[in-house]
Amino acid sequence: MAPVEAVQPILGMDEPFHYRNKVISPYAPAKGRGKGKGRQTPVKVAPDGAGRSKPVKSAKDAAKLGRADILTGMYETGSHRLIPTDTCAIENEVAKRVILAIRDIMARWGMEPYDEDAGTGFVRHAVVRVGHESGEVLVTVVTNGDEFPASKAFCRELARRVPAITTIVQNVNTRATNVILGEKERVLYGPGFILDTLCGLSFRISSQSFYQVNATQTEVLYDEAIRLAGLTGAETVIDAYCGAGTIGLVAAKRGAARVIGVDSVAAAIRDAANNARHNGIENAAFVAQDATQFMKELAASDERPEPLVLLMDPPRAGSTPAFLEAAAALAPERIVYISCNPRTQARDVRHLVKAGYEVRVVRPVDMFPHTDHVESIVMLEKRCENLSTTELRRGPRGGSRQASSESVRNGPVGCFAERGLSEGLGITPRSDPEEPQQ
Ligand SMILES: C[S@@+](CC[C@H](N)C(=O)[O-])C[C@H]1O[C@@H](n2cnc3c(N)ncnc32)[C@H](O)[C@@H]1O
Repeated sequence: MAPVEAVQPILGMDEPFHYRNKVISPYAPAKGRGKGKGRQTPVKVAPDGAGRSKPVKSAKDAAKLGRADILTGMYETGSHRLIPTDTCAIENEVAKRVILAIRDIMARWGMEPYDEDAGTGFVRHAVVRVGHESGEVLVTVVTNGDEFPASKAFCRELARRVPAITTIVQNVNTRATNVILGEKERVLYGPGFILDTLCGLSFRISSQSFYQVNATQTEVLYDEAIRLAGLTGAETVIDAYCGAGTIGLVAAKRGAARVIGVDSVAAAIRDAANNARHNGIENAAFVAQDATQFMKELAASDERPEPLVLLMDPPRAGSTPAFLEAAAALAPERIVYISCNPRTQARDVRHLVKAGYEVRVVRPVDMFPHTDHVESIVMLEKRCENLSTTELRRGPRGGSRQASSESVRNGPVGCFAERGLSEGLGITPRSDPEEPQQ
């Protein structure tokens, strides 16, 4: 599928330790707790009972919950066996201090850890994010219940122990699930987000928005991806699966005429729009929508930004056939596909090759040293000797594009225009000399 000379050497990390700026740690009762001398049966905490949830017990009861009664660390691969770890070679050390400080406060104040078998206890997880350059720390405490008694005192004590903490968020998750975060959140302390600097731009990171876990290597990744995008100042860049808009905004600063980012998480898109604003970037816009839907609507509209580059960075599961078909129909000059899962990336790239693209570069980046994970960038270009641009735009089946029902209803208005983005982004409706004008 890819010529062997396309595969470039991996870009490694100079100091591959303590790079993980996001640390997630569960809290669980130690096995055997509740049996034997000095051990108390965990106090049942109602998951969401208004007024019934009592995570902070009396001073007398608190003395009964020791540090050793609360486990925190990481799960053994493929299991729910919690391995207590007080140090880790790849996790950020300040984040680890926060995780352990929470365990200490829980023990002192009698805050019960969540028991996933019984569905009891209050504190389920802590998710800690540390700004690589700023050093600001965002802590999300995931609780099995809405009411957080003495939350102000808890925040004061945690921030006293780790002064780099600038914001603390409570996330409520009362479901019996492996999914860490629930939907409901409230800011307990600070502004609810931290700021960090990446590639010379400042980014706002909130509890739910995606941010790469290794900032040093993210700069290496973005530099390489944008170099491969070959931006000349004329291109419109679609940043699909854009998260908080990071790579798209760097591209907007480094040679893209305009950028449009799309992500399905509304909070990430809010962050992306704020990030554009406070970096003074005016040639970028962001849309909260399913990326496949967005691409389908754009491909079905009469607007094709030209020249076009597609940056895509989907989650581990990869993209969808419908997204890839729409991408091929739009016929970007180049596709730069970033992925943390080479298996799904290879599957999707095969799809694009069948649709008329050629793999030019495969560049692995060591984003996760000391693990068996790798990030990789694949750059593809249109294979023009076999298919004309028009054929490529129509996709591999050569049929004319189907207009979306929305476009049909609204007349020949592309989805940039439907969102009021055409003007802001300077996109004009396509006039394709090889297709009859309406
Ligand atoms: C690997 S992250 C990439 C984020 C960003 N490019 C970056 O470098 O920080 C994948 C992103 O895809 C988003 N996502 C997942 N499924 C999606 C979908 N169906 N449509 C749009 N975005 C999606 C997630 O919210 C997440 O922000």
